[in-house]
Amino acid sequence: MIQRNLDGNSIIIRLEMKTKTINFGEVASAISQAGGDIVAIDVISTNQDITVRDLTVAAAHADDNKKIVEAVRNLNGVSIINVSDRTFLLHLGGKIEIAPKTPINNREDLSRVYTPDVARVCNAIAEEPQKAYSLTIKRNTVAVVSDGSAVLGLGNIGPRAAMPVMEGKAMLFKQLAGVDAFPICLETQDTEEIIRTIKAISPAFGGINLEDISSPRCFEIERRLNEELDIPVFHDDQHGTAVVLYAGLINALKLVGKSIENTKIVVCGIGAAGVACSNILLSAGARNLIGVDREGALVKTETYDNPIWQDYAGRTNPHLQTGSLHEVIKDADIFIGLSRGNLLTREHIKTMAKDPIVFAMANPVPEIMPSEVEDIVAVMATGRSDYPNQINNVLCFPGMFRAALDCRAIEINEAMKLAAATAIASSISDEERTKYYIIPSVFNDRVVKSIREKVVEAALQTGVARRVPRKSSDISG
Ligand SMILES: NC(=O)C1=CN([C@@H]2O[C@H](COP(=O)(O)OP(=O)(O)OC[C@H]3O[C@@H](n4cnc5c(N)ncnc54)[C@H](O)[C@@H]3O)[C@@H](O)[C@H]2O)C=CC1
Ligand SMILES: CC(=O)C(=O)O
Ligand SMILES: [Mg+2]
Repeated sequence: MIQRNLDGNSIIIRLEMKTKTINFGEVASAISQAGGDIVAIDVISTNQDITVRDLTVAAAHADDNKKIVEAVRNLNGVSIINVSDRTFLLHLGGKIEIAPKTPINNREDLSRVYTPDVARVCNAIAEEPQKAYSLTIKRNTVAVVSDGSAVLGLGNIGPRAAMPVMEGKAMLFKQLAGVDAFPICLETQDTEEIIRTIKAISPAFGGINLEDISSPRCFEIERRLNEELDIPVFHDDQHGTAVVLYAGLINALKLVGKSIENTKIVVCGIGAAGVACSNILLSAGARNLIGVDREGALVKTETYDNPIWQDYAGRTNPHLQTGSLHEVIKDADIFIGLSRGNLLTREHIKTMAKDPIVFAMANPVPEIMPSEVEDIVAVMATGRSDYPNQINNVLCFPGMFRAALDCRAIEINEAMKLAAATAIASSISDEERTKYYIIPSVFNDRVVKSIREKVVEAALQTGVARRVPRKSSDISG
């Protein structure tokens, strides 16, 4: 099943047609032959000889856009005035803004929000620093911090190029959970400098969401910040992904009637997400889990420069399997991809055990596209929003931080992560569960509420909450 990605791969072509030379049917057929679907037509102006139209055209793949434009350009009697990419249009000037909660209409307002009256509020916080939670944005604000070193699966593209992703995360925090999130991309990839900088900016924030920081530095950065700050620090690519992956797997295993203890699991890409996903599966009972990175399966008989891999190899791969991904995937019940796109073919999936579960989660291009294998897998999931079963940390981080902020948790611990996974998995009922529906949609409004409720409960039970929040229906912070 190929899906048209109306948001990701659509363009608007403004064209001028000489109506005596060409008719619209010819234009439509050229677009269709080049791989495009016309999803909207707007007539901009028209007279007896010439008509100007905006055609919104969706393609299955972004690469087709060029072909479509060329096909239209080659038509006799058509000239292209402009081509706009809807995704770029949406990013013009950035995707978020800061807006005041109250207007400043007169001098009295001015002296309250600003000097001189604001000084009384400042002094109150100076006397009692915890008042920052009630008198500033701290209680509802999270910093989304990246150094641009592992942005999606695009690699080390730097802090400026990372900003669109962080702005997107900030939008999702606000829309889904009412959390104010601020994107911060740092011009440094030095572990100590990142730690120092985040600590220095932390007074304004109620939590820190680390994003797209490559491994192994991300482990040390998160560990140290958790030790040294009294607000929750959560590396989304590790724990957000692990929570959602586990939720999806709970439901996928129910569908195929297998138990996690008795399955062979291959995790490809032992970086930030791969390590955390493996950890959550091991704590859920997985016994035969094999990690694979660029040089093949990680095995404890080898010596690795990366201490994280050494530790990982010591805890996994009990049958000491060696070899490439293509070798170890044989007979696997579950494949979990957190590496990069296009590493597998249909032939590799055919070597897996009966009813294979394939979670190809590299972004933006998965390890294998669903369209290549959906007829031979029991369950297929990707990190993308244009296919069914989107396993993406966006299902976790809004609700997780909503909960952590509301109960003023000092950290986000394992119990809170497991609670979030269970909340996500159980938002799909037994009757609703199918191979195309193992994980709820981001737009399912029960998800954030349910995560919030279960995670607050877990935080209170494990003693990391500093406050009992109001009811779950109140997500105002
Ligand atoms: N769906 C989701 O929610 C999420 C998806 N991801 C995706 O997972 C991937 C990894 O992300 P991170 O763990 O943050 O990055 P990372 O840089 O920490 O880890 C990537 C790992 O993949 C390995 N790798 C690269 N090419 C490989 C190959 N050909 N064979 C085997 N291993 C290979 C690297 O050596 C590295 O260990 C990215 O594509 C990212 O977009 C990450 C987080 C969330
Ligand atoms: C989804 C996400 O956080 C990533 O691909 O990095
Ligand atoms: Mg990420």
